[in-house]
Amino acid sequence: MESKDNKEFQANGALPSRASEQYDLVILGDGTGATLAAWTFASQGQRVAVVERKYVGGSCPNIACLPSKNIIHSARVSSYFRRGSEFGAIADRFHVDMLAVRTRKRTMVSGLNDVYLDNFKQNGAEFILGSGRFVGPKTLEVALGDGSTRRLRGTNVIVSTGTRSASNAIPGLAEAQPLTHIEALELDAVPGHLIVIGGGYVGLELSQAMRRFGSKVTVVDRNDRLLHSEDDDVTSALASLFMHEGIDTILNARLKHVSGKSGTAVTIVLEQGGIEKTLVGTHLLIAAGRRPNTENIGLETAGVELNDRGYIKVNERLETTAPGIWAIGEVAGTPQFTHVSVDDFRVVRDNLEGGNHVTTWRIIPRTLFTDPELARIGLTENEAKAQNIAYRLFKIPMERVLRAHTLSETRGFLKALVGVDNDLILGFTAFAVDAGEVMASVQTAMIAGLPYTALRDAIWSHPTLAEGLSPLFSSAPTLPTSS
Ligand SMILES: Cc1cc2nc3c(=O)[nH]c(=O)nc-3n(C[C@H](O)[C@H](O)[C@H](O)COP(=O)(O)OP(=O)(O)OC[C@H]3O[C@@H](n4cnc5c(N)ncnc54)[C@H](O)[C@@H]3O)c2cc1C
Ligand SMILES: NC(=O)c1ccc[n+]([C@@H]2O[C@H](COP(=O)([O-])OP(=O)(O)OC[C@H]3O[C@@H](n4cnc5c(N)ncnc54)[C@H](O)[C@@H]3O)[C@@H](O)[C@H]2O)c1
Repeated sequence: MESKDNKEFQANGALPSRASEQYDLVILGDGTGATLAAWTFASQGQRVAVVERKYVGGSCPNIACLPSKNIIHSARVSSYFRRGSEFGAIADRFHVDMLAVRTRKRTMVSGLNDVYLDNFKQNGAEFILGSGRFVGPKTLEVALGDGSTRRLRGTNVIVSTGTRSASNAIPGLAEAQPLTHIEALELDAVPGHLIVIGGGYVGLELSQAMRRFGSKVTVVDRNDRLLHSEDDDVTSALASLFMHEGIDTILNARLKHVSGKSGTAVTIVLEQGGIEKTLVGTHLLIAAGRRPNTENIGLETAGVELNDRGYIKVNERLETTAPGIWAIGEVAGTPQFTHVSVDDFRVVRDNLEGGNHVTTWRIIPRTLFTDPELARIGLTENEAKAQNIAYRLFKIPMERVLRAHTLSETRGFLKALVGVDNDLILGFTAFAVDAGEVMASVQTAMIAGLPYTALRDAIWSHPTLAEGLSPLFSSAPTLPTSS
């Protein structure tokens, strides 16, 4: 259904100045939670428009989670090929074809795009491909590809413009045209030597994948450990994994300058422990964190304030400082995971429907898709100690899990923090093959408020990885002291 204003626009080619098309809900940026909001409210008969400059469905299905996990899976297959003789499957002339790797990924992405566009059509939400910015309270101007503009006003507006790869102010870095995850997921050849700046989620997942395709890889991080905020046993396990895979890591590094161009030859000069080092590679990937997409979109014109980190200031109901304007996902400072953007949608949906849903006290699981994976939910030991929370620690090596033996992947461990005054599970971490799937069982128990003994005494299907929860919770707990 089109408004009178919209018809006017189509007939004249341009809107009369200040005329706005009126919607119940206008969304700027098609992030995951925002997409769900569009489909949900449109399917209820509301007039909804989504303004998105490039990616139907936002980053996750196009340039982030799903394409990266697709490529990571191809890398896992490569790793199995390399280990073929161990499994009795000999591939004499094995080689990696990055064009085929990329084609598989692109096919998945374009298939998902079709599904998303079809959902827009089915639900009646309007998907507008263009760049949006606020020109007044609850009013956006959209620059369309053909050079024309539209002006949209929403009774409610949701901002979900996400974040982008942060670029550090290191001399020569911009000129070196480093890859971000976007270009790294589009490579058509295996890099000779990939230097990765940043040992966080993006850096670790892509480093291992590229190494498994056959690239030499060096990860450089400014901290003293990879994924530095995790517990010591986790960071040690990651360090061993990377060493075993043949990935070099340079920690405590201070980047001084970069020269050359990623894709041909690139040189990095860094300082480590007072000693200057030079690193030469063929490609450079920057994976040094994220920056919010809050600049140049007229937020100030709409009365939407930012916090001191440049993210949109929201309350626990995800309301911004401007009445009727909400924010969802990473741009709102939400933990940077798709499933949390999804939960932001639930919060805003319920509040728009008159409820009072807040973001506080969410238990957020996370999975790092290295192989083995790192999955965790609830408290880490570091967090429990910092908060002076006493706990019983249950921990077993993956050698205790029979399924791991059948897979020839016994690296890692399972560990759980359980209260001392009750049997509730406070936190769970698995560094294990397919750890994310095992975590889901523990998460369910935590949501249900089940005692750990329920997992200990469950009859698990044999041999599954979840079966490992029985030996985990049957092991003798230790009582680490809080610091
Ligand atoms: C490489 C990588 C891998 C990841 N893997 C995982 C994973 O496995 N699991 C997980 O849970 N999370 C993962 N994440 C994080 C996850 O991608 C995000 O948390 C998730 O996509 C949620 O983002 P969002 O909803 O905040 O917004 P996004 O999905 O980033 O959407 C924001 C959208 O706004 C658009 N936009 C911005 N400005 C404008 C404008 N002015 N006009 C119009 N449109 C605009 C952008 O084009 C973009 O499409 C990964 C991230 C990266 C970088
Ligand atoms: N599997 C997943 O769920 C998944 C995968 C990828 C990304 N993500 C999300 O996206 C977020 C962003 O990922 P990311 O890896 O870009 O950021 P990150 O914050 O996870 O890691 C960035 C790393 O770069 C390092 N760094 C920053 N500047 C540096 C410098 N100048 N020199 C050396 N090292 C430097 C930091 O110390 C840090 O270790 C993650 O935190 C996560 O929430 C999730």
